[in-house]
Amino acid sequence: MAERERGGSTNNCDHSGDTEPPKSPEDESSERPEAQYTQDLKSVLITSVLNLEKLDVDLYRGTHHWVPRSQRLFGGQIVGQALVAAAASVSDNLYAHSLHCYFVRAGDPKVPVLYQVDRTRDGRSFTVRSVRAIQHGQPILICQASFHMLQPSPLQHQFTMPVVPQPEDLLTVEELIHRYLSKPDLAKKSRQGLNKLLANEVPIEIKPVHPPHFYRLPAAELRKLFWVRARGYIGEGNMKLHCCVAAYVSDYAFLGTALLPYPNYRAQFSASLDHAMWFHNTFRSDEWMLYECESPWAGGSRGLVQGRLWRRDGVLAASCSQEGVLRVKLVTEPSKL
Ligand SMILES: CC(C)(COP(=O)(O)OP(=O)(O)OC[C@H]1O[C@@H](n2cnc3c(N)ncnc32)[C@H](O)[C@@H]1OP(=O)(O)O)[C@@H](O)C(=O)NCCC(=O)NCCSC(=O)CC(=O)O
Repeated sequence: MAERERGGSTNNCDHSGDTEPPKSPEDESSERPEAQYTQDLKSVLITSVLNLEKLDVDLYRGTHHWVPRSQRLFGGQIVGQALVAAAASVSDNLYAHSLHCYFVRAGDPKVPVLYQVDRTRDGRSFTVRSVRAIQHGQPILICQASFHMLQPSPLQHQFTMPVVPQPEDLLTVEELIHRYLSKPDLAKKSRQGLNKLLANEVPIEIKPVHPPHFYRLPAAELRKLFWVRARGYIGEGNMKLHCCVAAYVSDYAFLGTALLPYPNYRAQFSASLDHAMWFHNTFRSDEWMLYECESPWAGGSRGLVQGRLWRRDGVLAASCSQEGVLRVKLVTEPSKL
C-alpha cells in the first residue's frame, strides 16, 4: 500500500487528512528538469482550452481547440471546462473531490459553449456546484462537482499501481506512427489513415504501454495502459487547474477500452453518455501519469469503462468511470488505434 500524499494549502484538490507541511507536486517528480520546461510552450490547455471567458456572474464561455473526427465536441473538453466554471466560485481552501456528468447532446464545434453555474450548496465541509453547458439554448452537458475542505482521517488505503515500463523506455503515439509509416510495404489506405492520425492536434502526449498493431488484428486484451500528460508546461501549485486538465485527459480514448475484447468489431457509432471522476491526491497533469483503463461490462449497445490515473511514484491520483453507447460492425481489418 503506497503512502498517501500530504495536504497542500494552495492545492485545490488534495484530500489528505494529514496536517503535516504540504509537499508541492514538484517535490515528488524529478522526471522533467526545469531546464526542459523553458524549451516547452505553455500548455495550450491552460492558455486556451481551459481559459474561459467570464461573461457575467457564474456565466462563462469556452472555445474549442481540438475537435475529433466525429465532428462532435470532445467530451473531455466539455467536462474540463465545466469544472473550471464550477471551481471559479469555490474558495481556495476547498478541493475538488468528485464530479458527475451526463452528455445529453452532441457538442457543436461551430459555436462556443456557455457554462452556467448554479451554487447548489455551500456547506460546512462540502460545497456543491451544478453546471449546465449550453449551445443553441439547450444543455449539452449537465455536471455536478463537489468540493471538500481538508479533514484528517486514519482511514487511508489504495490499490497498488501496476508494474509497467517507464515512459522513457516507450515511444509516443506519433513516434510509433512514424515507425509504421517508414515501412515501404505499407498499404495506401493504412498510410492515409496513419497520416490522418498524425494530423490530430490533441494537446496531450501519450505513450502506450502495449503499442498498437497497425498491421494485424491485435490479440484480445482486457486492459489498456498508457502514460499520459498535457503537452507543454503548466507548472506547480494550482491544483484546481491540474484537476481540470485531468478531467480533459481522462476522457481521451477511454471508451475504446470496452472494445478491446472485440478486435473483430469496429465502432460505427460511439459516444460517452456519462463521466464521473474522483480526485484523491495532488498531482501534476504536465508530468507523466499512468492511465489504467478496464471495462468490467458491455451489453445492450453500451459499455462501461473504469480508469485509474496513477502518479509515477505509485500514488493513486484519480479514479474515473464512464458509460458509453457503442454500436459496432464486424470487420476483417484491425482498427487504426
Ligand atoms: C447519446 C445520444 C446520441 C443519445 O441521443 P438519442 O437517443 O437521440 O440518439 P440515438 O441513439 O437515437 O441516435 C444516435 C445516432 O445513432 C443512430 N442509431 C439509432 N439507433 C441505432 C441502431 N440501433 N443502430 C445503429 N444506429 C442507430 C441514429 O440514427 C443516430 O444517427 P445520426 O446522428 O446519424 O442520425 C445523445 O444524448 C448524445 O449525442 N449525447 C452526447 C454524447 C457526446 O457527445 N459525448 C461526448 C463525446 S464522445 C467522447 O468524447 C468520447 C469518445 O468519443 O471516446
